[in-house]
Amino acid sequence: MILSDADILERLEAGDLVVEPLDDPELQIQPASIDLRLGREFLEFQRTNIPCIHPNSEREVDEYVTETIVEDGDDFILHPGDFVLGTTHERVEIPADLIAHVEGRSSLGRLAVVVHATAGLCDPGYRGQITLELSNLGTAPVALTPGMRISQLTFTELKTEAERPYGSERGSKYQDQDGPQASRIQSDDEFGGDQLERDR
Ligand SMILES: Nc1ccn([C@H]2C[C@H](O)[C@@H](COP(=O)(O)OP(=O)(O)OP(=O)(O)O)O2)c(=O)n1
Repeated sequence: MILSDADILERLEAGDLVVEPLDDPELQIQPASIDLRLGREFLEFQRTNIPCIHPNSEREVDEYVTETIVEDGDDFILHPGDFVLGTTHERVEIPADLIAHVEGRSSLGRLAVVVHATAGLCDPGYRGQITLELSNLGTAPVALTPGMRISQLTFTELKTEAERPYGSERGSKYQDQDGPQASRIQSDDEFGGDQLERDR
């Protein structure tokens, strides 16, 4: 079951679903979703000195990225073909009986700007800001203004609560992320992540 505006409000008021700050509920709560705003931090890949991003490497992916913080009144220009990580302004807390879907907004889609390449799910139990995988699939640069509504979240009720929700108990690596976070794929078990963490 997908939550309607009334269901979303009810869950926000009950306090187990959190989206904060929700600066303008009237504007942001849509018929069956919540619009999320763009934060001011962006991570861009440095193309010049990357031999290859290898999940098995001891070099963290975030060594290959540079951060840009957009000042008040400025924009981030997303050029055709660019891929950068952005963040939602809001942080969310998803209860154990809901899953949230990160979706684009039609108005941005019509400008060829997409908000995720492949990762569109926020797990039950997830807490933190949401990292956006921003790309411009069009042919003209597009200005992105921090604070603009960039994305929308929909919520689906699970048949039963997740038994092992996202979080530290299962070693979830993006729990409580603050700002855009580069991939932490090196800490996946299949790439010897725990060993790498111990060796550091
Ligand atoms: N566009 C997105 C999608 C998801 N997330 C957050 C919420 C998810 O609950 C969390 C983990 O997402 P996945 O389970 O898809 O990612 P991994 O499987 O790589 O992470 P983990 O091993 O921690 O489960 O990342 C995010 O910040 N931005």
